[in-house]
Amino acid sequence: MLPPVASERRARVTCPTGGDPFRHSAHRRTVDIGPEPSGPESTTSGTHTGSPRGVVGGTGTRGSAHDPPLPGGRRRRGSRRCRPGRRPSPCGPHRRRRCRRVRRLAPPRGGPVAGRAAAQAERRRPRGRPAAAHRPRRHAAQRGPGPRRERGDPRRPGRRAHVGPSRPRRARPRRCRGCADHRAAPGHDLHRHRGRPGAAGCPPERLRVRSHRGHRRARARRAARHRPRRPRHVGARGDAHALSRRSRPRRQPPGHPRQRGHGPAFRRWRRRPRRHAAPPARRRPRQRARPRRCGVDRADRPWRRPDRRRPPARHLPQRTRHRGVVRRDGVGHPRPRRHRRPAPPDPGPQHGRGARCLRRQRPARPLRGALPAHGHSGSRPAVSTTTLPAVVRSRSDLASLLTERAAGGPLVLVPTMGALHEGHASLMRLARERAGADGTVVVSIFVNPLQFGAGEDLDRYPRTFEADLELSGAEGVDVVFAPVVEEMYPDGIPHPDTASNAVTVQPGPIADLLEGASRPGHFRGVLTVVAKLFGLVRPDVAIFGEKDFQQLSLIRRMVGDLCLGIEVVGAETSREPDGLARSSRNRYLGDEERRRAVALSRVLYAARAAGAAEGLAQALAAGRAELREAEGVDLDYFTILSPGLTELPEDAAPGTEARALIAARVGTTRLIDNLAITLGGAS
Ligand SMILES: Nc1ncnc2c1ncn2[C@@H]1O[C@H](COP(=O)(O)OP(=O)(O)OP(=O)(O)O)[C@@H](O)[C@H]1O
Ligand SMILES: CC(C)(CO)[C@@H](O)C(=O)[O-]
Ligand code: BAL
Repeated sequence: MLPPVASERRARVTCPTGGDPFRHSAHRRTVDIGPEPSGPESTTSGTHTGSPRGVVGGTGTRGSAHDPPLPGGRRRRGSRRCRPGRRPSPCGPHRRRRCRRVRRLAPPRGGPVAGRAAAQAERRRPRGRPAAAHRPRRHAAQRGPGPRRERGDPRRPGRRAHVGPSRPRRARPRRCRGCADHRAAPGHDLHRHRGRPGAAGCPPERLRVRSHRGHRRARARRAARHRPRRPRHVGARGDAHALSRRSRPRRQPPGHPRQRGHGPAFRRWRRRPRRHAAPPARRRPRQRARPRRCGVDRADRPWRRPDRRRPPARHLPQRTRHRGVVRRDGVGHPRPRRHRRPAPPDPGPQHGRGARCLRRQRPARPLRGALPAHGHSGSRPAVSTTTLPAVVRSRSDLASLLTERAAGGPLVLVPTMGALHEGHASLMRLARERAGADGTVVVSIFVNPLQFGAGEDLDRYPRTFEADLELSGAEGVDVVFAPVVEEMYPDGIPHPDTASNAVTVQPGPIADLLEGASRPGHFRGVLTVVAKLFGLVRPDVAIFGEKDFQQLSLIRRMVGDLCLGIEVVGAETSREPDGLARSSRNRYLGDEERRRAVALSRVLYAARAAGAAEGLAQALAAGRAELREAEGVDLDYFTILSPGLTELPEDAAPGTEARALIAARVGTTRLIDNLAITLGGAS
């Protein structure tokens, strides 16, 4: 009888034939060797060559290389298996496993199974088969499906309990023709394919989901089919369990729709249909929110997690990793093969070599809010094709895209805050012109929080990204760089009132005038973000509108004073037919406000006319007169300065260049405008 096991210990047992134990995995076995021997033969290396309790090496019925040869030079059965230097068996690991020469049965644990479980087990037990309590226990080290009762019975000392099977060796299971992978899939598949005829040990191609341990297991499964089914909650050793769907392995056997009572264990708690909660306003206390819809498990999709967290990025299809990035065909991040669309028809010559490689084509949707084309019924949008620019969301993607761009022509940047309109389109056209056929036009769309003061319209600033893309594409833009705030301010937005070590651009005193007087800190925000954009895009040319004249002046100053080596181009203000300067904020205006807003441009044009005829003083007077006529316009400033935004002498000479600037609130909308004046008068 085996002594009681106080603690278990695992050790590596060398092949008793003396072969190199690491040469062949079959020679390296981990077996339980029972309690730590206290005597001097105890080994800390875990290598047993003797025969301590429960471990016997090399003296089994199978013989070994050390056994004397049989008559006729024959060896005992099994001795060839561990011969050092022998080539690995072609049949794979299930054959090598037969080299296990050192075995020990687990000591019997406790008494017979008691109570209800025992009664159930007894009822389920097929006739003719000994009850579990009366069968010898299988040991973990005794892998393989063969019936173990012949292997040794501790209660029958006549049997050799500690050695390998004494039964005659069975005929080897028939090998699959074809490759070694054509074997029965383990675990979960067993339930699904129970009762289905299949080639012995060689299930159909679609069932090959994981490698497995070989034919012996397949044989065991076939045997298991004829056993009465065990309730799932009674976990019996040797019975197949559902594959875990939690962590590894993450590969899902294909085609396993969940059936009631057959789903993996972790989902059972969710069997009751979930009630969808009402909208938040009508939700009762403690009623849960409507569950977020998840995709279903499919072989080609990432697995849903039980807690509905987003699957890790490495399990997502590549296309969803960088959200929002429209990748170019070919270079950089090619679309995974199964998601590739057929190549669009060659758009023909566009705006040059660089443009063609950076842009994609797709049918255009009508612009948001755009009126239907003249004569169009409006029921069906006219189908047009617009070449969309590449959209880049991250600094790194921008860097790689621009590195790959066709060298040659200049790189021209148009910084914007989006909600693009015809004023921006005029800038893009100019940019395309400056870039030429070989150059690249980049439009940035970023609503920069740093240039908005407290209480300003940062949150309600119009955002119309889809329409912006269409417009950019129509104007021949190659790349739209539309970063998120974290991409531009990874350490947080460095507002003056927040503690931050970030370096920002401090504009000179001109930033305290006009717009700066009404919006303290505004130009620090503008110059900081423009400097960042310059650093990221590294343009040769940057185009800004004259509509934001003070901004244009300060950017010119920054580029000059900080030697940034970028050509800053000012584009003339684009206006509505009635003279109102186009602006993203015009969208805020109601009809009446829109009508009143024209007053700003009227003041400027009146000043220009008077200044050109009579000089500075008359220009100012004419403008003020016009303002008095205007209704519902809350003036912020109206002034005439030099183009450098310095004061002009009252008796400025005829021919002096000047700038009339105005800012006013119409309703809640703050609008700005300006106009160039060449002073005239008596000389
Ligand atoms: N009507 C216009 N004509 C020419 N350039 C313009 C016009 N409107 C804006 N721009 C220029 O486009 C660039 C981006 O401006 P932005 O995105 O702020 O648009 P916006 O119309 O000026 O918006 P906002 O209403 O905030 O002033 C700036 O250089 C700006 O001067
Ligand atoms: C230059 C700018 C893009 C910086 O955010 C913005 O001030 C604008 O659109 O004028
Ligand atoms: N185009 C001006 C940007 C602003 O008003 O913030």
